[in-house]
Amino acid sequence: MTATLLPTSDADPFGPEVLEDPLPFHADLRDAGPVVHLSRYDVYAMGRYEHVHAALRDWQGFQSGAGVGLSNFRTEPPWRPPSLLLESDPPRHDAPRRVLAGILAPRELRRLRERWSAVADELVDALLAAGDEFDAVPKLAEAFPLRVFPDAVGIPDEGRENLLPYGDFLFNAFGPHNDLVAAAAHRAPELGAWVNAQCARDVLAPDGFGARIWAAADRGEITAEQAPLVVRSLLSAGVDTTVQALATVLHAFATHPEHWRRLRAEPQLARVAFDEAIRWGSPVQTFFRTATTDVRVGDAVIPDGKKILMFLASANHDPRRWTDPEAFDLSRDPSGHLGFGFGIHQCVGQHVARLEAECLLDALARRVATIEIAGPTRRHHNNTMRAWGSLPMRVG
Ligand code: HEM
Ligand SMILES: O=C(O)c1ccc(-c2ccccn2)cc1
Repeated sequence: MTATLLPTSDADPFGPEVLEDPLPFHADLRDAGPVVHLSRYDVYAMGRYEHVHAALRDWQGFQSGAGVGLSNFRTEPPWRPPSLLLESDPPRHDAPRRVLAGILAPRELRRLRERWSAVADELVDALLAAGDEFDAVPKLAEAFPLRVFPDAVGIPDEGRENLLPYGDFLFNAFGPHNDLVAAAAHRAPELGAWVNAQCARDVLAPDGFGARIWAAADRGEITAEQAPLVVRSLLSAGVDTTVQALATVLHAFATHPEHWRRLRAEPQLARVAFDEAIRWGSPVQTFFRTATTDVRVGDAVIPDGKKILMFLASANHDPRRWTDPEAFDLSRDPSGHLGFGFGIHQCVGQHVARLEAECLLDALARRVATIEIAGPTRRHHNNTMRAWGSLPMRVG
């Protein structure tokens, strides 16, 4: 059988044009076929739901252990010790995952709901007391996670301003070494050192997620050497992601007033609204896998060792899977979206993110009848995240 020529493109998915507005690139990618070779980086891109979903399920064929960024750990030293969850394959992945899944399970989070709701109420009350116009990115999307999550992990107060820059650098570092990475590379060693220092047993508060990870090590579920790296996973993955997911859902409601009215009438819709916003906006746009053999996708073959770039955001807008994918629609059932990934690495912190969203949306919906965009919005470019830099908002 003649090998069909793989569609190829010299587009730059990490360049400013695509980072500013990825939707046209995603449409072209889906239309070109199941797999497109991106010649600029010699990687293989997938944009259709069927193939991204299948690759995420096939952790043997598409491994995480060589890194989930462009850099291939088989040939290049990682910039930080690899994550025992994100950048590990079974069996190494299994115990750390089991420990974190137990600590972050919905039933374990119930004890946090009352406190997080109270913090959300207090934050929104103080914000509204100061006026009816504000930038929702610093004042809500960043402020709320930074008020509740570091305390939930149990890290000291000192230095928490390092969390967002660390996450921004980490998510940029999954992409190519472009201007976004170069601009912050000088801070990486200091940010990495600070984050590592927060994972030591003796700095962590006795009742937080961090202490529970160390307690799992005491029980022999993971080793004492692994414990700090598992704590690091929370600090790496648990802040920027929720900040940008909250910004995304606030932007969604501010641009769909009919949905805000519906949420106020039916507060239980907050949960599905958050997942629909994650499908619609996909704060985490992409990440990679590495082929462990010559792997066949459609009638293409991806050679062993090559990187596969998975466009979650494109799969979440694939018309082969979703009706009217570009609509933010509260009546849609968003389950099955790939915004939290899929398979053995699917986001272990998704329930934490959902609880944060419920608390914040509930506090806001009970207090304001309308929210709308009150000025020019600005994107914050990142190689992995679709992020808002500024969302001027007016409430009524
Ligand atoms: C809305 C916010 C969030 C989004 C959109 C998100 C997205 C994702 C995605 C797409 C993955 C899969 C990565 C892969 O397959 O390679 C993932 C994995 C992960 N997430 Fe989240 N995440 C969010 C919040 C969180 C939070 C709050 C935490 C911690 C409390 C967290 C911790 C993790 C960890 C540890 C992994 C690795 C899981 C594994 O490899 O087994 N995430 N996340
Ligand atoms: O275990 C860690 O350190 C870690 C876990 C997850 C992520 C991540 C990567 C891509 C998309 C969403 N989350 C980053 C870091």
